Amino acid sequence: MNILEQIVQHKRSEVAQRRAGTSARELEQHPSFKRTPLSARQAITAADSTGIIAEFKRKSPSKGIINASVSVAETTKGYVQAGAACLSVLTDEPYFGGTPDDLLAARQANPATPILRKDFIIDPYQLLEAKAWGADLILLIAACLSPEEVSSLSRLAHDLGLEVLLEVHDEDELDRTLTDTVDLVGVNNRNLKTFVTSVDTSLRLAERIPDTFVRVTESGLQDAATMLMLREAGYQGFLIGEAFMRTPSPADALAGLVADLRRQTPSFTNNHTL
Ligand SMILES: O=C(O)c1ccccc1NCC(=O)[C@H](O)[C@H](O)COP(=O)(O)O
Repeated sequence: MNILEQIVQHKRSEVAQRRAGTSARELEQHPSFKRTPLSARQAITAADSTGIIAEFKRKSPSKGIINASVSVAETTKGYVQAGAACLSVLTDEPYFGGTPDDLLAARQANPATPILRKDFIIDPYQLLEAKAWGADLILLIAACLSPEEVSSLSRLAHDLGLEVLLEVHDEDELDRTLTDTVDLVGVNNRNLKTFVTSVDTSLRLAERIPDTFVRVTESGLQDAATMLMLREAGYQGFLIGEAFMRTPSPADALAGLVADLRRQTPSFTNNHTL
């Protein structure tokens, strides 16, 4: 079993347990359920956007503990002040050290910034959770879903007002699952068998993703030159976690990267006020 299969196996029992503890009806009564979600698509493609989706990630299967000491509210607020277009908050506990409370805290601290619920979505119940916890955007990972599941989950997400980021690792996953009910397509540069990241994956797949979708490149990103090369290839969104979180001040690390981007291409964020 690869790591994704292990995570998904665990997720099935976790979802069953959660559903037994909190009914769908109770989730629908949560105050956040009435909130109108923000558009990540708009935030990432705005003329003055850095396109950076800054991730709050305490640990990972590939790296173990990355940062167990920083606060989610302070870090995500700092990310936004430093120029993040969007936030990504892990809610998976066993493998990534995230919690629903992290998402709720990030929401409260950042009322005007779109937030991705970063988790392994396999069940419609998790979309109700995402909405109740204040997410604007959900992730669907092609490697663990059938094309029918991608379609039905993305339609339900839209019914709830949530946008959908479909994540693929290769041509086969993209061709098999891409549907016009997703909003953004993320290419994950991390090979889940070896954990090695290579931006060649994003470069290879860029042209295969129609222009109607916002292209997002994910994992292993850490320098301005690589991001500019990926932007030239058609990527507007950049999902970055570890490069920020492994430092004592993740927001300062993001600010440094934005400064490098501006130095190398003044037009990258030319209207962005830091
Ligand atoms: O990060 C991992 O080790 C990992 C392992 C198995 C499945 C998913 C994994 N990561 C999820 C992600 O997509 C990343 O957190 C995200 O793209 C940010 O990547 P990075 O900038 O390399 O932290």
